[in-house]
Amino acid sequence: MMYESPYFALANNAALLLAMGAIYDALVLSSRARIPYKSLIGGIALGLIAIAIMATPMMVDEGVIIDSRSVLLSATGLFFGSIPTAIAVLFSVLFRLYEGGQGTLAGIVFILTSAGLGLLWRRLRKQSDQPLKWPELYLFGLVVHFSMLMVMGIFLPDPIAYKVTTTVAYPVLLIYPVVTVLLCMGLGHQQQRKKTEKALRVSESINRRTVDQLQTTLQAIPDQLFEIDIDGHYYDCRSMDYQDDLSRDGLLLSQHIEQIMPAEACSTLLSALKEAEQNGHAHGTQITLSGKDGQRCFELSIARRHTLVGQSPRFVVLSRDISDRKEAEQELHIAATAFNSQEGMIITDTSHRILRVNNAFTQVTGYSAAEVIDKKPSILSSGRHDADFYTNMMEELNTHKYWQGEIWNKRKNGEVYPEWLTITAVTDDHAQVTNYVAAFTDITQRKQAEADIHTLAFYDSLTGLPNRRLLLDRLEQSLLLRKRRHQLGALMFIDLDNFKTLNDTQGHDIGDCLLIEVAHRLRHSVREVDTVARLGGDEFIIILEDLNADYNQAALDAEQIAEKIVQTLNQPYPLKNSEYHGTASIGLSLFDHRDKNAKDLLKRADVAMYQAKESGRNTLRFFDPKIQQELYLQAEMESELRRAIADEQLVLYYQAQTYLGKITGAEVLLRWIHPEKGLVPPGKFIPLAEQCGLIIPLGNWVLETACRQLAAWADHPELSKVTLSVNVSAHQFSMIDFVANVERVLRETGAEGKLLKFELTESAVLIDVDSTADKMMQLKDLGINFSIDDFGTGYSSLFHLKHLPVDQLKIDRSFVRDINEDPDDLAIVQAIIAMAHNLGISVIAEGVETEAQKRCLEKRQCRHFQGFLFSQPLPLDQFENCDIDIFNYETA
Ligand SMILES: Nc1nc2c(ncn2[C@@H]2O[C@@H]3COP(=O)(O)O[C@H]4[C@@H](O)[C@H](n5cnc6c(=O)[nH]c(N)nc65)O[C@@H]4COP(=O)(O)O[C@H]3[C@H]2O)c(=O)[nH]1
Repeated sequence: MMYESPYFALANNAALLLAMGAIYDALVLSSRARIPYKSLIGGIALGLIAIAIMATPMMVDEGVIIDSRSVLLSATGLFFGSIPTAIAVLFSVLFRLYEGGQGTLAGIVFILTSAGLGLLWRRLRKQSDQPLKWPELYLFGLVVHFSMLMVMGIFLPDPIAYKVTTTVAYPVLLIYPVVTVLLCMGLGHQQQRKKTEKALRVSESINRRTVDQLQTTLQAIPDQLFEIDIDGHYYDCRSMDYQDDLSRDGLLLSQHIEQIMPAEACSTLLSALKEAEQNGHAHGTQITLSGKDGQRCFELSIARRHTLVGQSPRFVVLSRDISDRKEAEQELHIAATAFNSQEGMIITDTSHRILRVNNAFTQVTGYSAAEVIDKKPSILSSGRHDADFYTNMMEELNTHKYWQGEIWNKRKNGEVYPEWLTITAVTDDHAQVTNYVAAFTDITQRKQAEADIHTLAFYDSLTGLPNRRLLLDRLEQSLLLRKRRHQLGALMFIDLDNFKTLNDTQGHDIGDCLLIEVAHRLRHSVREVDTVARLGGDEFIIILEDLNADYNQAALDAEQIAEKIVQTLNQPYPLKNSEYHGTASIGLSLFDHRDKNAKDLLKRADVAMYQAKESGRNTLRFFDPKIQQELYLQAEMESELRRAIADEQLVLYYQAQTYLGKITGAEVLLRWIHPEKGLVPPGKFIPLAEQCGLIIPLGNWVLETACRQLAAWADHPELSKVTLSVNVSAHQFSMIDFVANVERVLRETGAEGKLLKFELTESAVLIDVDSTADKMMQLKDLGINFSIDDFGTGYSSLFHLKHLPVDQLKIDRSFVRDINEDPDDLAIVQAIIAMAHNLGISVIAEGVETEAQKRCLEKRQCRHFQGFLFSQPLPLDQFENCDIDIFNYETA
């Protein structure tokens, strides 16, 4: 088409382009629907538009056409990218070739240049996020169309190029950059709108996904979810479990927490809400509620919600039931506490590799956890147990899943120690062993204590020899052994002579040194198989094992050994710078398979030892059965006598003492009425009581009974004047508290001291004359009189008697008995009577049985008598009723 005005022609073509652009926008760009192969379709559409505008060009010359394809293709390059542009370029080039003419080449180059500049511009501003504004677009339009004019100038023949330049240069430069701005603004606007829509769609999709995700997340959370305001009113709630009925039915809505929870939980929740109000959130608050399954504990996580102005603050409260967790924590805590107990602990896997140890393990073994983790417990092996021990342990573990026992292990420092070990296999739900837990206690101290106790219980602490207990045990063993082997054994009872004296004079330390040395010598005097024991004090026992089967030979062998021991013990003892010479008495008793009782055997050796002592010490004696029988009876009597005091089997007999044929007093004589043996005379039990110390309680009993009797007679018309003579043994008199005791008895019974007479033997008063005199003086102050009993049989010295407050001498009945036949006895009696008169004290003869004896004595000025001639010792009632008159001093 030929236009007279190029402005009009170009504007016309540009208008077509803009119209086509608007249509394109409506059809393609503005389509919300997702168009597949959009670039392809867009490129074809643009190519068609290019053809449309190229079909209505401005014809400048034959085959030379100007149209707005440059605007379209440059905008296509700028906005749509390479694929649509390439398609549009292809369409344009093909159409231009179809149109043909001398401007074809220029037209094609011009097409390519426009599209290329569009693509180049697009590429250059790719980094920029600034939107395309009209000045830039205008500049773009100018660049494109200057290029177009240059292409024309270059590729058209000169005259035509000149014609084109002069004809269309100004219109092109005036119109097409503006059209470029308009088209690009339109496309840019549309593209921007499309971008916005796309972004919106993306945003909507994200929102939808987010909401979906949130809902899924919420559904996955097993916790209760509440919306509560700051005052504690519920606004929303969702619960998977706790109080779900309430939540599900919406019953919580608009309720207050106080209607649902206990006061304490409410207060905790409200405090947490306040914290969340200040900080935006609050975590970790715990409350306890009573649920269907009892007490449950909940942990709250609170977040403040965005609220409208004027609306009270609201919070989303996530309440998690942590009861099980707490319980598990508690169990873990218990397990952890148990793990860190005083016992050493090792946890291993099934291949016995150590996984964990506790502090006690480190304390006991010296190994730190790092040193043993991944190692095997065999690191502790002491080497004291053989392979069988560990095999048995593993077998038991496999069978019973448990092993317990004592084991010797080795510490890091190499010290071997005993431990009490318990290994337990841990199994899973399928009864498969998953771990082994070993707990152990170091029992070194316990073992030591056991050993100490054993030593204390069975060994003498001073000498280290077996004590009585172990001795008896060994003796029992030896007796059992005799049954199998028919050899004899011998028991040796060794008692050191005069040990007490050494102990008392030199002190216990020296005594102990001697005992230790004796133990040492004894130990080295016999074989290993023989037992040397210490019974206590200075008594030692030796068991000689496996002597000859022949009794005589065995006795000979035992005697030889005993003699050797006597010699050994006779050797001097160097004790603390001085030399001590000691001897020992040894009792020997053989035993064989017929002997059964160890204690009896011991008794026999003891008896033999006493025989050795009796024989003058420093010697040995074999056991004599007769002596043992005596000792046995003695021991039996001793225990019976002890019972006699408690069982009130003792009574006093009264034997009259006379003067001029009348009773002045009586001697009280002790009798034991034995339940089986009947009346036992004092001669049978007094010496025994003296020996075993029973004489003290016996003497006290006699004194108290006599005093009570005196007090009972106090108001009697005749008996109130009778004196009572009480025998006081030397042992009793020597007691420190004797005087105080007499004083107490007089006070308690109310008896008069002047009616009491103590008969002391000569030996009793002469033990310690000064002390005796002192005691007698004190007793005299209480009114008590003294008679020296059995006078003449001892070694009384006149000198001593002169210094003692003695009131009477009693002539022993052995002198009275033969006074008429034996001139020596008569001479002694005469001397005693003379001595008494000389000292100014009275004299009494005991054992007067005949008138002849009485007359003989009377003739020698002795007028006080005691004896069967006057009266036998009588029980109380008989004495009280005897027909002898009481001597009345007042009328005498
Ligand atoms: N053949 C003969 N004997 C006569 C005659 N007159 C008295 N007798 C006995 O001579 C003993 C006198 O007692 P004694 O010399 O103190 O000798 C007492 C005394 O030493 C002791 N005794 C008795 N009672 C006690 C007591 O209560 N305490 C203490 N310590 N010793 C007592 O027992 C010894 C023996 O006492 P008894 O057996 O009661 O023997 C008594 C008595 O029964 C007589 O005419 N002819």
